[in-house]
Amino acid sequence: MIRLQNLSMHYTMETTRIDILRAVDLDIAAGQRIAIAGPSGSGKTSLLLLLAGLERPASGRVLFDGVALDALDADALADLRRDRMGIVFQSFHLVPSLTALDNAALPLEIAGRRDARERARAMLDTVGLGARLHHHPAELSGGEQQRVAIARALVHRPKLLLADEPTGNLDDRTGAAVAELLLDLHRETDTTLVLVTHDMALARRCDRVLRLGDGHLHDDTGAVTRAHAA
Ligand SMILES: Nc1ncnc2c1ncn2[C@@H]1O[C@H](COP(=O)(O)OP(=O)(O)OP(=O)(O)O)[C@@H](O)[C@H]1O
Repeated sequence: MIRLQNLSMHYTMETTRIDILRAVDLDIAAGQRIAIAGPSGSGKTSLLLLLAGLERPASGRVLFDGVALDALDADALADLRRDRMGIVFQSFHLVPSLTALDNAALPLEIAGRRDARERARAMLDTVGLGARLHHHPAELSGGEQQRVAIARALVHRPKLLLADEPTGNLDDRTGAAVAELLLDLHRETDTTLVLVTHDMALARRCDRVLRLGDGHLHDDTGAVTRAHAA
């Protein structure tokens, strides 16, 4: 479903070059849960940005259901993200002026779906926020804001959910509850999950744990790993 082919990426700052990926190949099967771990600065966020088509590789390609992201222009990429991807960030990234309901409805509103608010309401119910529909982000706790962000990321039933340290800004207990919710929702939906996390307990609950370091992705020896075809 997702295939990284000979994917290389680096940042160049003046005279310094930071290699993020060096000729990486990876297949992620539909429905799989992949955790990406690795030291700070190893490039985990950059890898998610490549998967979302928000960064371009130096060489190689990302294939999403057989479609090469590099072959798409900015509009086509935006359409693909809107229709088939959901993204959850460490710092929630909700729109401050919108209520929980309007934030969660946003992907469907942008897609012109008439049932946007109805479906967002149902999704917020699912994440346990049925009683917070009209709260703005500033009126919600961190865990509640992240649950709105998860509802927004899943409301349009994306094929791919990208989550970048979704529990990183939450205390241990709230983080554990949010992680549980994310894994539960993954089970209920048909989504492929790529999860960046420092939390190895959470990572090990995924089908495969990959460690990014020095531009390479390694299978984590302590994890359950399987070879998958795309
Ligand atoms: N736009 C950019 N321009 C130049 N360098 C960048 C850019 N974005 C990230 N970097 C550098 O690339 C490296 C990888 O960054 P990235 O955020 O992908 O790492 P990470 O593994 O997600 O880190 P963390 O775990 O600390 O969030 C870092 O050294 C960072 O400073």
